[in-house]
Amino acid sequence: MPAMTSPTHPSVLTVCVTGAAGQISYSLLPILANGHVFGINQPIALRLLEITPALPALSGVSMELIDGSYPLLRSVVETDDPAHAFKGADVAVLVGAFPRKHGMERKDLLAKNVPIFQKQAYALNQFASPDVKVLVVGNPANTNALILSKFAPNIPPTNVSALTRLDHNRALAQVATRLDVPIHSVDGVCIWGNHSSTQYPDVVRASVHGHPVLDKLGGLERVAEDFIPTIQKRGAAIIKARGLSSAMSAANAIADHLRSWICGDDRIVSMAVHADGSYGIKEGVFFSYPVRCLGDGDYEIVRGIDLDHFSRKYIDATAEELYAERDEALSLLI
Ligand SMILES: NC(=O)c1ccc[n+]([C@@H]2O[C@H](COP(=O)([O-])OP(=O)(O)OC[C@H]3O[C@@H](n4cnc5c(N)ncnc54)[C@H](O)[C@@H]3O)[C@@H](O)[C@H]2O)c1
Ligand SMILES: O=C(O)C[C@H](O)C(=O)O
Repeated sequence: MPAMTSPTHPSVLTVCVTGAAGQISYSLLPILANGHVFGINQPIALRLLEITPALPALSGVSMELIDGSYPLLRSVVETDDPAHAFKGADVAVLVGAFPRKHGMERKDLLAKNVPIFQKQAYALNQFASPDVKVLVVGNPANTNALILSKFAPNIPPTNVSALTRLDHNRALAQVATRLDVPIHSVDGVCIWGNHSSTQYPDVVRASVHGHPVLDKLGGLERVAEDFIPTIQKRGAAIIKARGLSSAMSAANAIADHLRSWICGDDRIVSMAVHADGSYGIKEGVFFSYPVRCLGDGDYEIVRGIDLDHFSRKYIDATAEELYAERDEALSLLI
């Protein structure tokens, strides 16, 4: 990855976004172009991938990017060819996939979306920068990341992650709202497991200005009845209300995830990453953990959390769902 900290002449960072004419990308691309993710000294080159029928719409998005007159935006490539899109990519944001509709679970998208990630894996493996960082957003994001990683053996699994920062942000916002405190005062929240309705938004160690707040949230029983299902079902609630899945908040979460991952973060955040056996999760699935982002794309899973019985039950349930999704996804590809 090019050095991103030099204040003088950092090299251009090549960022590929798939599904670039879709609704998430429409909110995401300006945030990438204006320097709010990779820094206000970091020039970027955007490579935008779409399916062929969406190329006319993509050319409109590209015109708008040019008209935005972003000083850091050095070039925009539009293409329907993954090999061209991923050429030299330092960062790849894989948004392009079908969204779920009202009444569906995200795993109902496996049959449609998994083949997209298998195909893109081959192209990334061959054409991206050897140190490319890949963020999978398209659902079911954890299992798509697993497929991507499996079929892109040149990319270290630790360079692939899936988005659960949206759930993390939702959890922060719900704690802040319930306790009527500013978001930035809330800490110690994290998301375990799958970006699905089995995810475990953990507030056992939540704090406000360093003071534990589990009791103020009503204790474990109340959290189980109200807080946890609110976060687990938030995506579905937005689809029901909007008729479309979340886009503005998803784009914001992608920006947060990339900024933390690539540039580093003092706070503990949530990312779905390649499980290495931590907390008893079987190696290979992409599992959301509390992570520390160390800068330049390095992260570590937070170790040593003493999980109580309440948390363990949720974590085991979401892990079981991921093992089943993995098996289903792999069977679809045989
Ligand atoms: N992980 C998360 O937190 C999270 C949050 C929100 C949405 N999502 C998921 O992100 C995905 C995109 O959502 P959206 O609202 O932007 O959908 P959208 O339908 O508005 O846009 C998706 C775009 O992807 C394109 N696309 C489809 N197949 C492609 C391919 N093979 N290569 C390149 N582009 C392709 C489509 O043409 C479309 O323009 C969905 O799967 C959605 O469920 C994930
Ligand atoms: O819920 C969805 O299908 C979209 C997205 O994953 C979300 O959490 O909003």
